[in-house]
Amino acid sequence: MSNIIVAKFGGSSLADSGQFQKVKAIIRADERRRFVVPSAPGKRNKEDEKITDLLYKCHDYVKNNEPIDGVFDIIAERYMGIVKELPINFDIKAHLDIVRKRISEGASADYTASRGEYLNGLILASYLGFDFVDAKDVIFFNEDGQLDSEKTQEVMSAELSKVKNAVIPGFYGSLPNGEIKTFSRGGSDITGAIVARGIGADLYENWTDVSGFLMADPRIVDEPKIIEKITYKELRELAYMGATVLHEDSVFPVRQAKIPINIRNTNSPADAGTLIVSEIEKGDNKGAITGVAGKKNFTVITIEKNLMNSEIGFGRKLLEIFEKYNVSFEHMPSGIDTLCVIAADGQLNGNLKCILDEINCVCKPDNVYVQRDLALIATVGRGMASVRGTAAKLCTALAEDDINIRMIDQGSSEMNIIIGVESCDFEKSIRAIYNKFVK
Ligand SMILES: Nc1ncnc2c1ncn2[C@@H]1O[C@H](COP(=O)(O)OP(=O)(O)O)[C@@H](O)[C@H]1O
Ligand SMILES: N[C@@H](CC(=O)OP(=O)(O)O)C(=O)O
Repeated sequence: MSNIIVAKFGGSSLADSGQFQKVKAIIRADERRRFVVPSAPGKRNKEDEKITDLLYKCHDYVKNNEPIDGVFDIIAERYMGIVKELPINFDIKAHLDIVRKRISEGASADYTASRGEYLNGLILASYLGFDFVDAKDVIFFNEDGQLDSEKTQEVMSAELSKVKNAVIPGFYGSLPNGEIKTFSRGGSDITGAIVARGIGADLYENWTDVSGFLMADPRIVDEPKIIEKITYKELRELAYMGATVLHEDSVFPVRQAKIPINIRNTNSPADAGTLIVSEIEKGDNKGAITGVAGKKNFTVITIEKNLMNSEIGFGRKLLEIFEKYNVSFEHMPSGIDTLCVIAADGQLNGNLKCILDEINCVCKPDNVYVQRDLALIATVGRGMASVRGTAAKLCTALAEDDINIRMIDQGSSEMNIIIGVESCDFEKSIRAIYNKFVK
């Protein structure tokens, strides 16, 4: 046992000086919390803007040859306000000036966005009296932008073992040429997991603004129940399908090392939160679901062709077209003479017309239809496996609320049933499933 806890604090936990004080009290309460990963300041209220969003805005302004001063002043005031209200003597203005200059001179989007975490990390390190370890020196990507896990593990482990306590800003690392590269949005969760693995922590705490992983999105279902324990596998399914409390990729580094993740609430630190582990002993949860999550904005491309089933290589030819346009597809339900490809609108990236033209030219189908505005919903639970009637219960829940199911897909693990519904039925469907299985 290393007796080390890595604590990641999300943007909501570090949105203002009052939140910084809560974070310090949490760190002080347990001396095993030696490594801290902060996000950039998040929203202080519903109408507020995240610093990361403001930084991306600055980058867009520079691209359009517009001055950034108006937006950057808001960013600078947020940081200066935090420093002013904390008992520290830290010259954040000097750092802000450097960042403002580099962004104005056309720094990359990744550099620009990463400064949210960088500046917050500097302030937090000063406030906690911890060393500051720049993520660019311990997290590495290779040339094609993938995380270089081996190098990261080697350097992170060596560097962190030299210090007693440290703050490592979340969300970014560096490319082989030294340039800054960020993870995708919400990626500070991944940094926390990488740091936990790097130092061989006993526990990765992920502090946010809810008292754990909830069985459904609290913005859709009123006061959903908290999941006390969940497996990495279930969590990944739910996180991937829109339960944004934890980035879906943050599971990999800790799962390998069997480091549990504990989701906790900075605003209610006495709550136990949710524990994410590799396996949970079989209990009496047969038929129960662990959670439900979903995402909107998918497109279905349906291809019809007589005798498609006997045309060897049809699927390959079709998928090569998606590969050519760099589209990662989500699902591919099929019938005898039909095949549907479901992809997120963001993946299609304005290439839909070219993809359709190529399908017509290469696959020579009888018909191709496009349906937009599909939402996908995942109902996940290790308790669902081998329990008869689960899919029927799910379909009944939706039928009772007059919701049409456009697609249904069950993974072979029987741990996850995905349904597709019209986007306008999205929230209603989540509530119907939650009410049927949980209430
Ligand atoms: N299943 C879920 N459980 C908990 N929170 C969820 C879930 N689905 C969506 N959320 C939302 O995720 C938010 C926390 O994630 P995020 O805003 O990224 O926090 P942070 O700023 O701490 O990283 C919650 O406030 C909640 O609105
Ligand atoms: N600040 C980044 C990274 C991040 O993880 O933030 P948060 O922990 O507040 O979700 C973002 O907004 O994407």
